[in-house]
Amino acid sequence: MARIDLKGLAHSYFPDPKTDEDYALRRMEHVWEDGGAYALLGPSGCGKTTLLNIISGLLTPSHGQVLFDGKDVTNLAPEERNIAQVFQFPVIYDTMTVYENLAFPLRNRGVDAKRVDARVREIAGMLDLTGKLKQKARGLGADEKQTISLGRGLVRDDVSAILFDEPLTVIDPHLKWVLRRKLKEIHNKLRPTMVYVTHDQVEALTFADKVVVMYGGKVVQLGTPQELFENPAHTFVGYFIGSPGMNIMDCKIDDGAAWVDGQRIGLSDRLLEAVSKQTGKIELGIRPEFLTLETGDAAKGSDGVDVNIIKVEDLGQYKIATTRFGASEIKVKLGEDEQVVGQSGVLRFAPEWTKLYADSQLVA
Ligand SMILES: Nc1ncnc2c1ncn2[C@@H]1O[C@H](COP(=O)(O)OP(=O)(O)OP(=O)(O)O)[C@@H](O)[C@H]1O
Repeated sequence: MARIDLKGLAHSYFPDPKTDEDYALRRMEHVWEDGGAYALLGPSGCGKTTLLNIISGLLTPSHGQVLFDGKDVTNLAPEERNIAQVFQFPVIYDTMTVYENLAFPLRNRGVDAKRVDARVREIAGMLDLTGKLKQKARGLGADEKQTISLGRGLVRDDVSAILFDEPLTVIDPHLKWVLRRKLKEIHNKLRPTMVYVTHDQVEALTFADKVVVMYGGKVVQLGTPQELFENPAHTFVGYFIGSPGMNIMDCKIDDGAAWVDGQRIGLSDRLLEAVSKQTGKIELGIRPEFLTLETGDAAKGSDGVDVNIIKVEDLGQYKIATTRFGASEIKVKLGEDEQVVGQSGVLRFAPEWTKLYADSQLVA
């Protein structure tokens, strides 16, 4: 498997791009480690497929290079890049058995029969296909066919990388959950370099060691699921990752604190110092998990932000309270046993988890 270097990569579908907006992929510089599991995550149109197609060789970038283990592959066709690909819809041979389908990528490269057999059985075992090896693919359902496609993508152990383009789209929700876990297990066991495109954060966060969050043709953050949760580098990451996402509000910095709709929110000295050097639009962000809502007697004399409580949703293992002050609507995650009394309360912001953003970028 290979390390992937993306050097000064950018792509425009226009012949003569002039502004940043003309680029589907804005200039990027990344090193993706050998054996890593990377998810490309972002909303429709953010450039995920464009980037994947450049890595696979379906598309030649307008600028920059793609290197596999230091070798420039930018101008090589997909079949010259030694990669495996799994697409949204099954790519299998209906007239072949499941075994023959799984064996195909190996036989095609002249791998000896003993090795083919061992590898097909190993992958079939991992994907729960062992009992179906002798069946013709024709009679199988869409889920099973796509599982075979995954198997065909995983069966070779000599590829530089395995590229997945939304591979679980056609799979039913329960099996999707199972296959996500299986892919993760397979990755832990075999350590191939995997690149996985998805617009589903749950899929990205379960599958990947590193998530590449894309927005408007740019990689706005590349980090572990924990880094994306704890320290979103961009307001989009805060908002897009998490359920519900980060609360983000316009704020002003004055008198040693942040002010949102006339209410004071304390900040650490480190953050105050860092924000004093910023000139852009300042926003304050905090995840619902890092807010405390006090109501009833507990709220009396409490030092925090006064809020109205709009609603409380009980989601089984936790509750989500929607609160409001001024123009800001703020969500708070509460424990399943936490009681909310009345329709007003006091919100406390944990200073260590209160973030500031200048023109959408994390400050400090
Ligand atoms: N062949 C093309 N010609 C012109 N513009 C294109 C082409 N393919 C994609 N684009 C544009 O490039 C941008 C990025 O598209 P891309 O398909 O890479 O995004 P995506 O994140 O994969 O979206 P989706 O999840 O909907 O597939 C979009 O604005 C899209 O309209």
